[in-house]
Amino acid sequence: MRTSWADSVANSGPENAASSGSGNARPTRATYVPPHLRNKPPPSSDSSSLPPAPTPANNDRVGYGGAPAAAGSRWAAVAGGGGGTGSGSGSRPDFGRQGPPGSGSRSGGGGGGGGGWNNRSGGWDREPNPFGNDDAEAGLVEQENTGINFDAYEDIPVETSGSNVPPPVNTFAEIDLGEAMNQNIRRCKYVKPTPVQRHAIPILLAGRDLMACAQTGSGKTAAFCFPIISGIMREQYVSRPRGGRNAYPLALILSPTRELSCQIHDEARKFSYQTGVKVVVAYGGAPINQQLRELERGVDILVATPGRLVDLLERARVSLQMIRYLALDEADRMLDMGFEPQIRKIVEQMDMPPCGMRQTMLFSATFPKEIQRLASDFLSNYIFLAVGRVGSSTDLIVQRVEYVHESDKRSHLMDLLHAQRETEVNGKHSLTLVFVETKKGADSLEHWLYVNGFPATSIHGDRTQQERELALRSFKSGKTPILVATDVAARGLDIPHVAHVVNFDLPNDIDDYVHRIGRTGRAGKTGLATAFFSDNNSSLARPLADLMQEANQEVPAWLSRYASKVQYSGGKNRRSGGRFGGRDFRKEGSFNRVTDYYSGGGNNAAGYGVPSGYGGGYAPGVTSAWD
Ligand SMILES: Nc1ncnc2c1ncn2[C@@H]1O[C@H](COP(=O)(O)OP(=O)(O)OP(=O)(O)O)[C@@H](O)[C@H]1O
Repeated sequence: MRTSWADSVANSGPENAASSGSGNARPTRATYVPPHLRNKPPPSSDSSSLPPAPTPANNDRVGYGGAPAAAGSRWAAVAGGGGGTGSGSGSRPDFGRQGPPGSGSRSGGGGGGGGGWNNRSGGWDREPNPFGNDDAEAGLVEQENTGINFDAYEDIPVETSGSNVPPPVNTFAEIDLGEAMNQNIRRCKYVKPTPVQRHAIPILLAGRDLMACAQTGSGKTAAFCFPIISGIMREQYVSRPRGGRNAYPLALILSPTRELSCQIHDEARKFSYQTGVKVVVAYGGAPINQQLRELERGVDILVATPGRLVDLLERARVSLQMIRYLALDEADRMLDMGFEPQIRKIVEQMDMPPCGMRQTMLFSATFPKEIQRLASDFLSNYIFLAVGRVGSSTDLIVQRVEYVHESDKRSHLMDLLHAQRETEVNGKHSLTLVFVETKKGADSLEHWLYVNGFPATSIHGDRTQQERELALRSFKSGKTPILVATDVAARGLDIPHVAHVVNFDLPNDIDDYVHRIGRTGRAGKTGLATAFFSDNNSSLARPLADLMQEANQEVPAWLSRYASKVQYSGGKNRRSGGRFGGRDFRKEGSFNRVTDYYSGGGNNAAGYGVPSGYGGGYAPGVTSAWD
């Protein structure tokens, strides 16, 4: 069972979804559309109202020039073209590569088949159904409603800065993404856009560059995927260079881990199902030949980890010269010391169009100021968007911190796991993710849990990719409901039913803590995060206490005392936001925020109820851990 934000929306049946501009009726099945005509408006439509392809400076086109109705009908025809084939996924051959274990929905990535690499779509009629189920195709699957409180997100404060910020939308209907995508949104059971989607999608559809900072689990993936897919669909048939073995993607999505790249690929394939937009993933640790074959079959959106992409670029098997959209997920991680050289190489030293000539979007839940500064090299006249993780939404993750001596951590963990077992209903295991600092530590804790009768597995960078995927699959399925992990699993992974995140070893960086605990409490669900604090973590005391306080969590008195004793020594725990994961570094000194409360739909200068702004109220001369 997978739940989503949509679950919480009262009466979230198809009739509500119909408000997204499509009506209840399924699109009529249209005839086969040859590749060269795909994504072109049907001859009958008025091409003069076709929106232009996104251009960086074109920001007056929110909701596609305010002509959603016309555009909607235009794209319905395109959607219909694909609609004729979707329900047959079960019997359709899978033309894709043999996916690695557990990549069920990925293994059909080559479904487009044929048509060469300059062909955008390559045969919708053979595209495997990424929803993996024919009922989903018909929109008939009843999703379990777990009573998620979607409305808890209504009053999340939002800060935007930059010039001419396009206004947010409240519904998917206001942003015409085309009928094929609307149908996929319904298949995903997304009824309303999440806060970050409400703001980011119109900004991106207007062709603007964006640096977006929004809480973990709040739907950032769709926020950048929807505009990219829609943009590619809306462009006239783009002719790409012919000959050679190079693939010429139009969009590049980079992410820091293999698992996250696979996840984004899976999501993007759902969002682009039957749109004719082809998504391919390339990541290290998996045979490159399969990925090369995939690329040869054609690619519009390439999702990749930086290392493997550099390899492909150096082999001259991928050219970035046609890139129109560049997205960095977990952008702060992508631009920190570990990845920055590779990212600079990819973005600045190969053949990618320079900033201003492409649309660049950076997303993360955290955005330290120094990383923002670096990131601004890649952006042109960008908008900064911060979606707060305050009030009710942060309450979704209950944070606990316990003082535990290093030598007592294991028995403490065992107590927690025993207690958790007792609360489980009908023998159903909820999932527990245990973060440790080192790979060795992960191996040894997994082994110890195993010999003590706890079904555990582990994931870390020394494991082969096959082992990593196996571990993740075993965890997701509940076969081993305890996953011991290093930070390789800290970012981006969207695993349903993670009820508890245990920071067995706390990270050194408070931002890493934010991402780790964000593996629970996602998409409107509640979660629990327990941290074992020891003397080794003294530098984290203050940022942790501040973070918990901001999130309305109970801060233990001992932690406050600890925090007040420890002189903050700078280092990594500087963050650019207090209540937000980030604040626009361009606004230093002049805090001129615009706050939007969704319920009102407009701007509201009431502020956040934060007495001292983002700095956390430190005494003069004391370096703030947050800014
Ligand atoms: N509009 C929506 N309605 C319902 N569910 C949604 C919506 N948008 C996204 N979701 C679901 O919310 C979950 C979290 O989304 P996603 O993984 O994109 O979060 P994220 O913001 O990228 O998190 P992280 O910062 O951890 O990477 C996913 O399961 C996704 O399917």
